[in-house]
Amino acid sequence: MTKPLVLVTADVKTIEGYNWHAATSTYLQAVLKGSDAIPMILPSLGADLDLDAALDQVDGVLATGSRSNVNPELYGEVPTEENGPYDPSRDSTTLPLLKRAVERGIPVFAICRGMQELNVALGGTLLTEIQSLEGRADHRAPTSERQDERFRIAHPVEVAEGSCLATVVGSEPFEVNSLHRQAVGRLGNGMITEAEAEDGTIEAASVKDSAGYVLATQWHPEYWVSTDGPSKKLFAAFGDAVRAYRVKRLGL
Ligand SMILES: N[C@@H](CCC(=O)NCCCC(=O)O)C(=O)O
Repeated sequence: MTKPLVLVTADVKTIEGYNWHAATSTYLQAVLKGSDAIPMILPSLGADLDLDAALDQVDGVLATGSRSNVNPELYGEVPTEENGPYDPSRDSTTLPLLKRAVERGIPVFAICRGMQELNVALGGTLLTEIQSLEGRADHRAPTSERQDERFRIAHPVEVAEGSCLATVVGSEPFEVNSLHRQAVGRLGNGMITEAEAEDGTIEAASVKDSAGYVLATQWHPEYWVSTDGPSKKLFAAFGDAVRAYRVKRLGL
């Protein structure tokens, strides 16, 4: 069977005076090597994109992390300078993309910003600057020039009993990395908690009774996919889901 195709979301960045639609190599390598699928960056062209036409031709969607934040206006709050930076082109592409993929039963794996986008796309809200909230830990990346240090393992997560996540990685607590200032506030329609940090931060979610595979993590399994057990299992499970979807999509 030919390899499944997975859309990977893109940030819009201005480099040397041009707008680039970009995804970091860690996500692309994780799809390629961790899921044994072919990653294809979907440019964040917003309403100009026929999302259904794109989704007709692929077997899964990976929504990546990003330092930018989902615009608070999209969940009824007010954007502020300090809560930026924002990426409106990405918001206008990824939110409808994720909602449509879930509706169509196309496998979705949403990571960090991707999890936040999925939650907002399904009508949920986000907490912002959680490190300043009473009772919340600091979930931001360690300050370092070295990526391995920024993505180092940071804290344990508790896996929800009987969750999709538990079927993938088991139900014992395990350690994850942490590079975020925001978190899920009110869960979107059908969203259910799959794992939590000790301070109550929702660390993984899925969509109840979804037509297809949907798993979202606040941490970054792509970064240590070649060495970390739970990360390997998460991308392997996504690979199984996109292969099964391809068989169905192509009537193989
Ligand atoms: N901006 C949001 C989402 C966090 C996220 O996706 N982090 C990945 C950033 C990778 C890096 O810092 O290099 C938030 O802060 O919650």
